[in-house]
Amino acid sequence: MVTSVAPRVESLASSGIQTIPKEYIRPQEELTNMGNVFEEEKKDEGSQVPTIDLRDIDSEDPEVRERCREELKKAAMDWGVMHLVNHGISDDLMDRVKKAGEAFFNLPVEEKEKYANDQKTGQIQGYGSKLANNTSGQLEWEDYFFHLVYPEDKRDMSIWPKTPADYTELTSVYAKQLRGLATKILSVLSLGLGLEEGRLEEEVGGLEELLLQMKINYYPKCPQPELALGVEAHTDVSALTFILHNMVPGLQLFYKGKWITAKCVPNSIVMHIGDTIEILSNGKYKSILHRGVVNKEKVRISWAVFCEPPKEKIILKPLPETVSETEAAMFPPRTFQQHIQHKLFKKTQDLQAPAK
Ligand SMILES: O=C(O)CCC(=O)C(=O)O
Ligand SMILES: [Fe+2]
Repeated sequence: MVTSVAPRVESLASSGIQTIPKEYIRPQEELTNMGNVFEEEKKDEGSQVPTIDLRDIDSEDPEVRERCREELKKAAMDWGVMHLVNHGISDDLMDRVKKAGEAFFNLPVEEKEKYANDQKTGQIQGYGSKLANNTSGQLEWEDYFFHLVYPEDKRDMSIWPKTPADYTELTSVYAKQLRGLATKILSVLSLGLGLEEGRLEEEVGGLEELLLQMKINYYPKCPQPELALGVEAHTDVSALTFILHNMVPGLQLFYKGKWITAKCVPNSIVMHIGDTIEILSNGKYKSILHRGVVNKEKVRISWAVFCEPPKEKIILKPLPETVSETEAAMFPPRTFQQHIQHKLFKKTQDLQAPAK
């Protein structure tokens, strides 16, 4: 028998409630610049988020190639997030990956429960919803499906959705293509720091050990979107994160002291620089604070793929080449676990003494 390990937001949303349970109501200080996300998306400021055209990333013309790479590097240094276009992954494949994920989420909740994860026993892969943690007791307005998608020999196929039938094949092909894109991006970021082309890739585990983990975020319609968050404000701990979405706005970025709603750019992949690259580059590349907001009218779905180094092996610290007499190390050496603890600690402190 399968028992639910957490309340499913989808079930809550479809029960017809007009007000959301208190666990989903975020503290006031988290609810700045919320507004209606469809109105927010129309604002001009969203167009400041860089769109990087990768068509010329390997151009034979050195000047054209350098221009393209320079733009990517600048966006990574200034924003740490961007819309990638002409990234080499076909529109058709992206559409089919999204259709397959949607088909899974369109299954009845009871069907999806067969894939439920069990956070208490450490089975983190599968269908899930956030469990309240002790510090805040806060919940997020989303359900998700989380699983390791690359390298292939590290996957646990027993947890992969069997419905729809093409889910496995499409998601595998997509993951493999993203892996190639990650190498390309990492090489440009390495060169941008004056390092050897393969250096960052090697630091984050190379072909054997860099893990690609997919999290499909499913944000049901919310009767009180101005009080809830789909995903609370955070930076990704990954090296890089690649995100697809169903063209419903909801991603907000904290840039220069203000929340900006990202526009939906057709056929693009949103890419975040994560904490890992921020730290290795001694803060030259940025890991931007972001969150997911929800709305009353449309279900939002996003497919985030986190490219992560093997957490138990890596010590996060700036590469020696990025530190000099004039540029001190901005981050002390930390294990991944210590880094996550430090983030939690900082967050608790910030909540106790909110920034003015
Ligand atoms: O839904 C989104 O666009 C962002 C999701 C996100 O930030 C995450 O899963 O880490
Ligand atoms: Fe994120």
